[in-house]
Amino acid sequence: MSKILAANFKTNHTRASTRAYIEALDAHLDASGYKGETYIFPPATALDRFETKADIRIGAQNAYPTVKGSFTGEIGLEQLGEFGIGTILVGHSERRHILGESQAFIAQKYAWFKEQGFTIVYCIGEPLEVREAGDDAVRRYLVDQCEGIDTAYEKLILAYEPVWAIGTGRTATPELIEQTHAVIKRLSDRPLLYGGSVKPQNIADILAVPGCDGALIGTASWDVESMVSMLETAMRDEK
Ligand SMILES: O=C[C@H](O)COP(=O)(O)O
Repeated sequence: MSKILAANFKTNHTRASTRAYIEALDAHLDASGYKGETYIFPPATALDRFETKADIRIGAQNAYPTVKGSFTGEIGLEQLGEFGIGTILVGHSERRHILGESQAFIAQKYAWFKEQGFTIVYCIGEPLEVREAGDDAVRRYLVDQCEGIDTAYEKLILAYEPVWAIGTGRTATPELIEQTHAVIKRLSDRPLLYGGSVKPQNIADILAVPGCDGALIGTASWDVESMVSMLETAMRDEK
């Protein structure tokens, strides 16, 4: 099965640079005949309709569970609908730990976007102190992060992102990814991505981990050449 690669731009790229990125990526993927699913999550200000030849899907990094209303600073279904956006990231660790989203709110958001038929990339992952507390603590933490989440939803893609590996350059070892993915696979049979300092130098090893269906990439995805290189690795290793 083709791997799923997803690029999370976080608070990077403008409307103009996002368009240039997607055009360059599309040209590469189209020329190489790449058939895998590729997701791009630009910042909200760069959401748009992009006509692409390759299978590039645009998603929102975040939105409020509403059609529209009084939620200052947020966007809702009306704003996403303008650009035909039907994919959203929910539960990213930066929204949990920096923006303070609770599991109850995340579950509410998940249920609402599920109701709208969105593809949901749902992120879970433990902070360092939980990892250091041992395997049982990690398992309990991940189970708690699935509380209130329909893990059988057919348009769910899970992403395991250990917080200590995000943006730190410290990647989980293939053994640890395999072991943790096995725990998560017992909670859901949906595709499961790994995220946390994935880059061109390590993506082959990560995609080769049993139970790893792809990668959610932050930092190393922001440069289109780097993203193309990771997609080429995914494609080469499928053959
Ligand atoms: O959504 C992506 C993850 O937070 C990983 O970010 P990173 O590749 O910069 O570690």
